[in-house]
Amino acid sequence: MPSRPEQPASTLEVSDLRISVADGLVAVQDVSFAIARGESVGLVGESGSGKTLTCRAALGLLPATGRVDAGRIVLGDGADAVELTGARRSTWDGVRAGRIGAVFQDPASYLNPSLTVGHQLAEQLRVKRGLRRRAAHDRSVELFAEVGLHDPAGVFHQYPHQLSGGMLQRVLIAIAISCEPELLIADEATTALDVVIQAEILALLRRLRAAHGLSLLLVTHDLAVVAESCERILVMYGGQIVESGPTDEVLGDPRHPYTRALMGVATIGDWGRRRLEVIPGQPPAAGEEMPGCRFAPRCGYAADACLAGPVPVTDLGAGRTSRCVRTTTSSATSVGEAVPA
Ligand SMILES: Nc1ncnc2c1ncn2[C@@H]1O[C@H](COP(=O)(O)OP(=O)(O)OP(=O)(O)O)[C@@H](O)[C@H]1O
Repeated sequence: MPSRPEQPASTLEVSDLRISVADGLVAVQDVSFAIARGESVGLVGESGSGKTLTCRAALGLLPATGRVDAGRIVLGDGADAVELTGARRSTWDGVRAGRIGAVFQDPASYLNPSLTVGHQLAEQLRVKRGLRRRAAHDRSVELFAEVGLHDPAGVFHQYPHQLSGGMLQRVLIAIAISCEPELLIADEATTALDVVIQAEILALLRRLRAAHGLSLLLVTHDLAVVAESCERILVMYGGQIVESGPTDEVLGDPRHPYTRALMGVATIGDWGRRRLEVIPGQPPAAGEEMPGCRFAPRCGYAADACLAGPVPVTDLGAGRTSRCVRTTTSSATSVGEAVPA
């Protein structure tokens, strides 16, 4: 793929992605986004909106019944570009060994309970980076120190059950960055942790990103997490991206009613006072066909035009998009100003 000098080099480019699950139920459709080198992008949306499937497609780890039906996922740019859609197993092995790292919600389930955490990281370094035993041990201790584990040489000899959830997540992050990836995908990596540890892990991700020039795709249902950690936000609903743009601008002036609704149920920037509210109504299930906007049944602004047919993405300029018939490039018609009394 030729490089495009007028645009920043991209680490990941997803175009028109469609994913189906369980014998053909479309769960993700028409999803396009790019992550620039060194950029931090937050992917938010309610449970079931398709965040995890999108990430797993980029990792080649879809569930057994999941399939990429259409679209492209390209990792890297220029001479380093690799087409991941339809990639062979050897390509995936190479990508996961050295170009994409990932951390998930439940770190314990990704570790072998009968091996020390140090052994598991060192083994990774031996197999994937070709280090010899002593070098793998020393590099593991260095990585454990880098992710903020106290007494890293001692931690090396501990088993997963001896470590707290926050420590296990740090171990997983050490394993994920051990291959020196260009992209780190963190899928709900802080969701199960208490707010103090959650803030520490997010700070660690920000620090690692700066130190290693990593691109970060941070998946969460929590807008406050994105507000703290991400330059850009992708808002997903019912398997589609409904709004995207620089985080400050999207959260400061949301153009899609769903983004606005999400903001109404989150107290951004105040870790201690999150209200446990929900948006009334149910999101569409995977495979549910709807003629128009997928958010229309829950949207206070829905009109006939919203139900007439598929709603295209409107390019608002300055890196912003919205998938809403009300959206125009003028902020005077932004959702915030259009709220009915
Ligand atoms: N293996 C599967 N079999 C059937 N349906 C699935 C499967 N995996 C995901 N789905 C469906 O696809 C849709 C998107 O799921 P996905 O896990 O990507 O959502 P999500 O936004 O990551 O949700 P969460 O925040 O709960 O993780 C949901 O409707 C889900 O029920």
